[in-house]
Amino acid sequence: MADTPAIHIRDLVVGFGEKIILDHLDLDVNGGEILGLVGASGGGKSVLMRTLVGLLPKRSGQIDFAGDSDDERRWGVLFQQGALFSALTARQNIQFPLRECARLSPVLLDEIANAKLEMVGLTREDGDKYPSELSGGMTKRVALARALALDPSLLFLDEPTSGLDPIAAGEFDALIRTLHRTLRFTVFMVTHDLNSLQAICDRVAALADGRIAAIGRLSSVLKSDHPWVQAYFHGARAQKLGLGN
Ligand SMILES: Nc1ncnc2c1ncn2[C@@H]1O[C@H](COP(=O)(O)OP(=O)(O)OP(=O)(O)O)[C@@H](O)[C@H]1O
Repeated sequence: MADTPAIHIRDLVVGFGEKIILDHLDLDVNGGEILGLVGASGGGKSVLMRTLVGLLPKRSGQIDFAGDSDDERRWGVLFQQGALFSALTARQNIQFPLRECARLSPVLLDEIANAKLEMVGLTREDGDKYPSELSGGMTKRVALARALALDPSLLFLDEPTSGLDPIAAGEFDALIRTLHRTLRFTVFMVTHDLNSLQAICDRVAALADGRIAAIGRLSSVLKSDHPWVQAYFHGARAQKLGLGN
């Protein structure tokens, strides 16, 4: 499984007006791995993720997913800030993709949502709460439960630990790792969190100048001589984590 690309991207160009954001980008995401994507703020990480999930058009290039047809693809997406529907309870948010994609009885919908709540470390009672009643960490967990609603084979995470304190961020990383080990999905994760890169990513890809400047295990990316990669991984914050020595 590990050698099958879950996502195969070649020569991808995405831009807005005159501005080119992704400039002939190549990337393979291996089946079953957790790939962490880092890059400068405004460098195009979210644009890449939104293009992969079909929310932005590409100018040119090729994006192929493992699996034979659109019907066989099961994706989950966790957007930055969770992006829950504020008028729906946590449980209704989790049920939303199920209602869109399958005709299930109300009893079964509740059972599935309760199982997903438990999976992400929340209770049935939490399912009755509205997003305004949830802490930042709980919001991320509900958003993750919603992303898991359709039992995805591919999970897209956009800065899953942003806005969380270090303890909550560490717990969320551990949750993703545990779910990944158990459910064996592929993860494409945009992150600024150096701890997450160290703790849960199998490989790291660095986006710079609209392309993947370095990719591989964190230890090999650290050795890249690309100027942005050097600055990112050998800066003061990285040094504090013992990276880039
Ligand atoms: N819909 C859009 N229309 C026009 N420009 C856009 C659009 N979406 C993103 N951009 C531009 O594309 C560039 C890349 O944005 P993107 O959100 O992908 O950056 P990022 O790497 O995710 O940054 P950050 O780490 O700060 O979240 C930015 O210059 C942004 O202004």
